[in-house]
Amino acid sequence: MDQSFGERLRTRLDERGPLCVGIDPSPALLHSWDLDDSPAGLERFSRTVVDAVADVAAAVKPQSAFFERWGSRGIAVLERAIADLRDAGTLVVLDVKRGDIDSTMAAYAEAYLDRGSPLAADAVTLSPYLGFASLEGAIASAVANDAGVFVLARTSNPEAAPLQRLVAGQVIAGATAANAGHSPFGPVGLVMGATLPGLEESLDDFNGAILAPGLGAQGATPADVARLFAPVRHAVLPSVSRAVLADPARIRERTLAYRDECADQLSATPV
Ligand SMILES: O=c1ccn([C@@H]2O[C@H](COP(=O)(O)O)[C@@H](O)[C@H]2O)c(=O)[nH]1
Repeated sequence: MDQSFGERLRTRLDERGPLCVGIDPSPALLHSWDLDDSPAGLERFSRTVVDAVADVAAAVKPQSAFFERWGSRGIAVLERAIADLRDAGTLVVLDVKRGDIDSTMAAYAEAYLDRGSPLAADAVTLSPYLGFASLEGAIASAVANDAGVFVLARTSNPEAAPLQRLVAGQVIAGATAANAGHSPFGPVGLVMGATLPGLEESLDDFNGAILAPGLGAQGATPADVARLFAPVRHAVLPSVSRAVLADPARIRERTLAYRDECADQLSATPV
């Protein structure tokens, strides 16, 4: 039987340590790498990141928006990056933040979770703002395809707080219920920013993974990750993009430094 997403993630975290590296080929980064803002530039950028981190990061998170900018040619580059990462055994968390009514969610699930799709990832990010129940079909599809989802709960951008604190409890309760009976992690993870000043919601009963973006360019440090997530240290997957992508010659070195610093801080911080 194939391993579930939770089993694969547990294995990668144990083997490689707690870090997800983003692939964010923004116009600014392409420019700073002396690459054209073009599909060929995207291709070179993606390949450079994949080659640098595929064997050392637990997961890689392509940001779909930067590929979608280039229409079908950008999506073709994204498809290749996903295939190369999955061939290398690196988990792919595709950051697409999709959320819609159930019939439309079924189409998104087919695109990103169905194992036969060219864009199939190990996990995708989903938005719960049409109601947690609107994600049920996508969660079922994730389970059927041994994939996972990360649902936005408390995102890293500070302006989200007034809205998200109203509903994060419902999101966490929905994710906790969907994960019941699954081990080591259920198929439903949460997105919780590493930039949060503190955890306002309890994660005590939650048996899923926590994707924590915000390291580096958004100001969070490995020590912040440890301070926030010490009670769920076994489950946290900190994510960093611009801070490791700034210099193409140093991506691997910076990835290893962030990964090892997150591991050290998480193991040293008392609950
Ligand atoms: O709460 C969230 C959810 C997703 N993101 C995405 O992560 C990266 C962050 O990039 P950095 O360069 O490390 O700041 C980016 O793709 C965001 O769309 C997030 O930042 N916060």
